[in-house]
Amino acid sequence: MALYTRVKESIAVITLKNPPVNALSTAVRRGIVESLSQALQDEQVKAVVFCGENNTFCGGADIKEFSGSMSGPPLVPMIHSIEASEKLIVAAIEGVALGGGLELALGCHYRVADTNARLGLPEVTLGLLPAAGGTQRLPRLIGITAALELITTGRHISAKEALKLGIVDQVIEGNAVLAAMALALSVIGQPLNARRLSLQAPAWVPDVDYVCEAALARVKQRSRGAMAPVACVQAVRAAAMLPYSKGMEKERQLMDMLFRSSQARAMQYAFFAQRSAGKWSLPNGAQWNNTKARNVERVGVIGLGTMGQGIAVSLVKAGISVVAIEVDTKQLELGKKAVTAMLQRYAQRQGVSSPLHLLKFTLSFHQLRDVDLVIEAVFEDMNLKKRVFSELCKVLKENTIICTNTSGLNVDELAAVTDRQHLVVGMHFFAPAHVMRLLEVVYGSGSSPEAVAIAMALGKRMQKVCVAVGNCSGFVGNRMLKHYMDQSVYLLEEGATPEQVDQALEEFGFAMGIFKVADLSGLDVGWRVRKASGLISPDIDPVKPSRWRFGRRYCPLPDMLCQQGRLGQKTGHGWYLYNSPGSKEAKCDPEILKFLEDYRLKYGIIPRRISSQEVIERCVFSLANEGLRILEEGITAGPEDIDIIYLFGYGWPRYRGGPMFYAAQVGLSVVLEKLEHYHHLQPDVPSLEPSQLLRKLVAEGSPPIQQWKSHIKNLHSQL
Ligand SMILES: CCCCCCC/C=C/C(=O)SCCNC(=O)CCNC(=O)[C@H](O)C(C)(C)COP(=O)(O)OP(=O)(O)OC[C@H]1O[C@@H](n2cnc3c(N)ncnc32)[C@H](O)[C@@H]1OP(=O)(O)O
Repeated sequence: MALYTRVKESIAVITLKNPPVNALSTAVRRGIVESLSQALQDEQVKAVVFCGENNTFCGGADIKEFSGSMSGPPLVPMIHSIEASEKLIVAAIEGVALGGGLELALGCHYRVADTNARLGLPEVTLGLLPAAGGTQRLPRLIGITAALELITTGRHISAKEALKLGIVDQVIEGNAVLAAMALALSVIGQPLNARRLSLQAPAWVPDVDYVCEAALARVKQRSRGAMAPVACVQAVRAAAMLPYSKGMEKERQLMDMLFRSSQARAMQYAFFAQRSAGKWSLPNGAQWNNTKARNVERVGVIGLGTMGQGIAVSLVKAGISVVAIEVDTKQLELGKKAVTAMLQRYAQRQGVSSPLHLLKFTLSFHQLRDVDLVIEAVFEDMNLKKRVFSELCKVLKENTIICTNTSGLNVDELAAVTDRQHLVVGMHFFAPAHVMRLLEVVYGSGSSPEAVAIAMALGKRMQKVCVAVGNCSGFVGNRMLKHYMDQSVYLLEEGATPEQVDQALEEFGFAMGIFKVADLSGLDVGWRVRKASGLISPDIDPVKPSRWRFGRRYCPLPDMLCQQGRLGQKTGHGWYLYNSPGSKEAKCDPEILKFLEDYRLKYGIIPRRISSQEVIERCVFSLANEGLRILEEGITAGPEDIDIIYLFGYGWPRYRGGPMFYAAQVGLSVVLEKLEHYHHLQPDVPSLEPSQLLRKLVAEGSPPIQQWKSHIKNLHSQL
C-alpha cells in the first residue's frame, strides 16, 4: 500500500509500504493512485514527495506478480499521471531505486538521493526491459550512450554516479525526505514542462546507428543468445529516433514479446532460486533461521597456490584479517607477491586505501593460534590434507573451525583425523577464487549446524553465492560435470570434433565449450584424479588403452593427450592449438583431427555425423539426470540449489535457468524418453540410465519444479 501524509501545509508525502523492498505490488500501485488523487484534490498541497518506508525507496515491480494474472492500476499510466501532475513532485531516494522504482522516480519532476542509495534498471537480468517508460525517459535524461550501458547491463550505480550522469538532482547525507521537501519548497511555482522527460525531444545523436550497432555487438558477445539485451538496444534506439509516444509503443511491443518468453521465466526463476539457496537447511532440521553463526574476524589460509591466493584476496577484500601459510620461503614469496599485486590492483581500481595491513605471511603453523577459522587450500591429495589437518589440531584454539577447499574429496574422512569433527566443513571455492561467485559449503555427517552457519555467513561476507551441499564424491557441481564430460569425449570417439561439440554448447548458451574449459583448467587436473581413483594403472596398454574400465565404457582420449604433453593452454596445445604456452586464443588443430581419425581406425569405430541436438541432449540430459540423483539422495535441499551452482560456477546460461529448470522446461517426459534412447544405445554407461526420481516425477504427471520437493522422500525442508 501507500501512506498519504500532510507534513507541512503545502507538502504531502506519499510513502510506499511493502516490506522488505517496497516493490510495486497491486496494492502499492492502488495506494499510489489513490494518494496522488488525494494530493491533487487538496488545494493547500502545492508539492508532493514520494518516498519508501524503512529508508528504502523501491525495489521495482513486484516480480512475484509476473507469474500470475496482473491486476490493478498499470505502471505506465500511473507514472504518466505523476509526470503530468500540475503539482510539483519530488522523489526522495533512500536505499534502492531499481527497475520500476527508478522509472517511477524518472516520472517525478526532481530526484534527491541519499549518499548510500543505489539506482539502476536491472530488468534485463530478469529477461525483461524497463517497460514503464525507462527506455524512453532515461535516454532523454542522460543520452543514449550512458542509457544503453545502464539498461543493457542492469548495473546498479551509486548515488554519486547517478548525480554525475544527471539522473538525480541532489545527493545528500542525512534525511533524503527532508532534503526533498526543502528542494520542493525552493522550486515551487517554477514551470514544470522542462522537468517532464516525456516532453523532451528524442535523444538523437548524429552517430545513433553506429552507437546502437556497437551496443548490439557488445550485448550479443556478452550474453550470447539472450533476447532481453537485444530488445533493450532496440527500445533505446527508438528513444533516439522517435517521438515519445511512438517510442513507448515500441517499448510495449518489445516487452510483450519478452514478458511471454521462456527466457524471462527462467531468469525470474533464477532470481528467486538465488535467494532460496541462501535459506539453507540440513537433513537434521537445522537451518538458516534457527542456527546462529558466531563472528569470524581472523582466518588462516593454508597453501598459497592459485586457489589459496584467490581465497586470501577475497577474505581481505571483505575486511577480514588473514594469516597465510606456505611450506617454504620460495612458495611463500611467490604467493605473497601474487596476493599483494592483486590487492594493490583492486585498491587502485576502487580508489580505496590498500588493505595489505590485514595480511600476515608466515611459514609457521603457530601463527594460527588466534584464528577463528582456517581454510586449507593445499594440493588435492587426501594424505597431504590429512597431515595438514592433524598438524592444525595441535595449534588451533579448541573452537576454531577447520575448512577444506577440496573440490571433491571425502570431508568425513578428513574430519576423522581431527579432534573436532563437528567443526569441520568443506568450503569449495571455484577458480579463480577472487572472481568466481560460487561457494559450495559442504557439510559432513558430523558437521555441526553452527559450523555450517559460520561458513555460509563467511562466504556471504566474501560476496559469494553460497550453497549448502551434502558430502559425496565431487559434491554437486563436479559430480554432475563428470557425466557431461564423459558424454563429450564419447562424442569425439563417435565422430565429432572438439570444435563441433564446443560450438553446439556455446550456441546453447554456455560461456565456453567443454573442451575450451578443459584446456583452460589444464588436462592434467583430471588425469591426476583418474590416476588416484585407479582408473589409470601401470598395466594398461599405452598404445591401445582399453575403452572399458571397471565394467563401464571409458574414453582414454584425455589420458592419451596428457601422455603426449598436451595439457591445454599452459603447454600451448591441448584439445586446441594456441599461439604459445599461456595464450588464450583457441584454434582448430589439424593434428588433433588426425589423432582422432587414427584413434577411430585403431578401434574400428566408423565415424558418423553428429548433430548439435545430439550433443546437447547427451551432454545436458546426462548432467540433469545426475542432478536428479543428487536430489533423490538429499544432497541438496532442492532443485534451486543445483541450478544456482550451475549458474554461478559453471557458466550455465542464466536465460535457461539451470539444468533442473531446463529439464522441467523441456519436459521431464521428453528427458526421460531421450535418456532411455541413449541408454539403450550405450548400455555400458550407467549414468545414462534414467534416475528413479525422473521416472517418479514423470509418473506423477511432471509437476512444476517448485513442487518437486514434495515428491522427494529424502528432502529436508527449507520452510
Ligand atoms: C507487463 C507488466 C509489467 C510492467 C513492468 C514494468 C517494468 C518494471 C519492471 C521491474 O521493475 S522488474 C523488477 C526490477 N527490480 C529488480 O530487479 C530488483 C530486484 N531486487 C534486488 O536486486 C534485491 O532484492 C535488492 C532490492 C537490491 C535488495 O537486496 P537484499 O540483498 O537486501 O535483499 P534480497 O534478499 O535480495 O531481497 C529481500 C526480499 O525481497 C524480495 N524482493 C526483492 N526485490 C523484489 C521485487 N522487485 N519483487 C518482489 N520481491 C522482491 C526478495 O525475493 C527477498 O524475498 P525473500 O527471499 O526474503 O522472501
